[in-house]
Amino acid sequence: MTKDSTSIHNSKPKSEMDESSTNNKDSYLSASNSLDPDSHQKKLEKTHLLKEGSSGKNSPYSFSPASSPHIHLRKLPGLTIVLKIGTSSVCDPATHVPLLSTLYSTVQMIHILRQQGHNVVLVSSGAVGTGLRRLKFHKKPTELAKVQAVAAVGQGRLMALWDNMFSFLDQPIAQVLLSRNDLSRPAQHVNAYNTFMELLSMGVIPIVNENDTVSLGGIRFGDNDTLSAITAGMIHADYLFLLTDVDCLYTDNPRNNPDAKRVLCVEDINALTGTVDATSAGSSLGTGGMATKLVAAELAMAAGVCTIITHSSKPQKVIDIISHFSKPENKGASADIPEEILCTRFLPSNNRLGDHKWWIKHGMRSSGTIFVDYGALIAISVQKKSLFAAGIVDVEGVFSFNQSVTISISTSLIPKDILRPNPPEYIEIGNGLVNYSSTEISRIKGLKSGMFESILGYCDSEDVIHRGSLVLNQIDDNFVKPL
Ligand SMILES: Nc1ncnc2c1ncn2[C@@H]1O[C@H](COP(=O)(O)OP(=O)(O)O)[C@@H](O)[C@H]1O
Ligand SMILES: N[C@@H](CCC(=O)OP(=O)(O)O)C(=O)O
Repeated sequence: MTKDSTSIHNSKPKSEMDESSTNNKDSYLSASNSLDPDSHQKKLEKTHLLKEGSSGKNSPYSFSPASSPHIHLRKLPGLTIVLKIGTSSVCDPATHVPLLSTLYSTVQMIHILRQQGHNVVLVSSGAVGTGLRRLKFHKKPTELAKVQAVAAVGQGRLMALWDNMFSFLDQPIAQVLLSRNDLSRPAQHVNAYNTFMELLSMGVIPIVNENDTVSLGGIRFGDNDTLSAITAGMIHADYLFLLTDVDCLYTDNPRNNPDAKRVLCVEDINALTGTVDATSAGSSLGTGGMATKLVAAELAMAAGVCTIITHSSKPQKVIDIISHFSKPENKGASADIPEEILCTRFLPSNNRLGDHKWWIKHGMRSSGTIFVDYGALIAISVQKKSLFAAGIVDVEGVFSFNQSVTISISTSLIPKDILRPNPPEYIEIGNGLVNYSSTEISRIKGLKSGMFESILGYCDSEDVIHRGSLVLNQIDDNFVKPL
């Protein structure tokens, strides 16, 4: 290990990770995303379909509604590697000229990975930068529609550039434009998964970017770091590489702080709080900076993906990093890193969230909030129970059953002796897939399930969120003493 490095570990597992088992029967991929908040009939039909279809024990993708495309979990030979290359590595931030030597070296490196039998997905930013150059704009516009228009101009040229370079090596590529909104819908997610698997098994390199034209302020990925992590989780990648214009995560922005130290290994993202400052912005064109790379790493770690931050200018390092860290003796947190392959490695979680819970937490958008009382907080987080209507005090937002919601508690409902001084007004406890719509929950909140029949005319589930569809956060120790 080099002297100026820090290794950050925290062996304490997150509370949400305790619940790692996946309920294979109710895979997120089986869920349909009804937009009708009260379609009870659809719910009954779906319940029937789910019962009929639940079969395979090992596959989380074992069934889906008859109307949805069918999915089979596929294991491809070789490692599956997602490489994300940021704007600052695709074009010069000032002139927007493509950084050809970096791009050609990336193509060469991907070709070698393919020859080694691995499957590679490339997530490439740079549509905006490429469009700016084409339109002879000196600066990125501030208005969203203008940025989207510039990206539309640049995306075609960006793909043409990649295609040209890969064609020298006879390597076919495919353009895949994604948006979070698409991927949070199970049927579209199934299609995306199947398309990726087909492309990879044909030996094609999918080149992914955000579908900028349709992305909306509130629901867009916001940056390709997150998109690459969601893609890596979805296709069960072994590695996610975030290739950028710094060699590592540092304790502070190395451009502003020459004393910043490298962080070489991270086992728990929460352990970075107070040690790493990632808040300062990245390049003028890049959108995320280091902060979104940390969000992406957390998401990928929870899905069991080893995430690496490294410099894009020497892409051949990727090959050496993979061969070094794929050796069993180098997988652990204490493994030395040779100077030539310095990078930051985020270890995959030992208690990775199953697909179903990972998707509820990271793939789906939260459609509303359920506010609970203290008894419910203890029941779900300490006693590991499902969430029942009796502990629900309020509902916010409009959502149907089977959608993901946030679970929150007002700190006014938490006993004073447990609260730390100056807590926030609300604390987010976790997320879950609801068995009832927002309208139904507002009618049954505070009640025992025995009363559902008389109020709603039916009682499909005794719980509002089943334990298997509940993903809990680690409650911040700064707000509440350990429960
Ligand atoms: N703690 C940190 N460690 C490393 N880089 C940081 C940190 N905080 C901020 N940064 C900045 O993040 C930049 C990388 O983000 P960004 O420009 O968005 O890259 P990309 O375009 O590759 O996504 C670095 O160039 C650096 O200036
Ligand atoms: N879709 C945008 C992506 C922007 C983006 O996420 O940029 P970055 O933070 O540099 O990865 C583009 O291609 O310009």
